[in-house]
Amino acid sequence: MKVAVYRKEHFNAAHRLHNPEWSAEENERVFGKCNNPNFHGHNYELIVKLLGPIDPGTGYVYDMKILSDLIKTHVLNKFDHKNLNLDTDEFRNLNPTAENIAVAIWNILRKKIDTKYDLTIRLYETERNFVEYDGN
Ligand SMILES: Nc1nc2c(c(=O)[nH]1)N=C([C@H](O)[C@H](O)COP(=O)(O)OP(=O)(O)OP(=O)(O)O)CN2
Repeated sequence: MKVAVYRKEHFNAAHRLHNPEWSAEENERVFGKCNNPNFHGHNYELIVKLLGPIDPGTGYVYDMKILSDLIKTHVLNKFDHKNLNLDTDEFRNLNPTAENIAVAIWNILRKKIDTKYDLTIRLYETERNFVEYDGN
């Protein structure tokens, strides 16, 4: 039997969607206002899902306090109130789309959480735009 636990967090960050191999016109055509050279911000909502067995001792799948601390230490401290393009190693040479941010967060947390738990990252870039990544 497996049960899913979820932790919801949020962070604010600035970014610019841009492909340096394309012309300015092509970038503007593809990314529109998200290509603004002066960057723009989003209030990201992050949902981390862990799927695993209930520990018979604690009754927990995973201690949410520990999960919260892991996210704060390894994800929020890295991305919150940052310019993703300029301030982070992850996106210095990678377009900080919602998809790429979700994969980056999954890669960070996967190293910190036992593989007996399936990990899924859902990331809301706006209220209506969101992505999900589970390592597949
Ligand atoms: N596949 C992706 N498509 C888009 C991404 C992305 O990361 N992956 N990102 C963007 C923009 O950065 C941004 O999310 C779009 O903002 P906006 O158009 O303002 O979206 P809203 O949901 O706030 O507004 P609507 O008017 O409801 O669209 C674009 N595409």
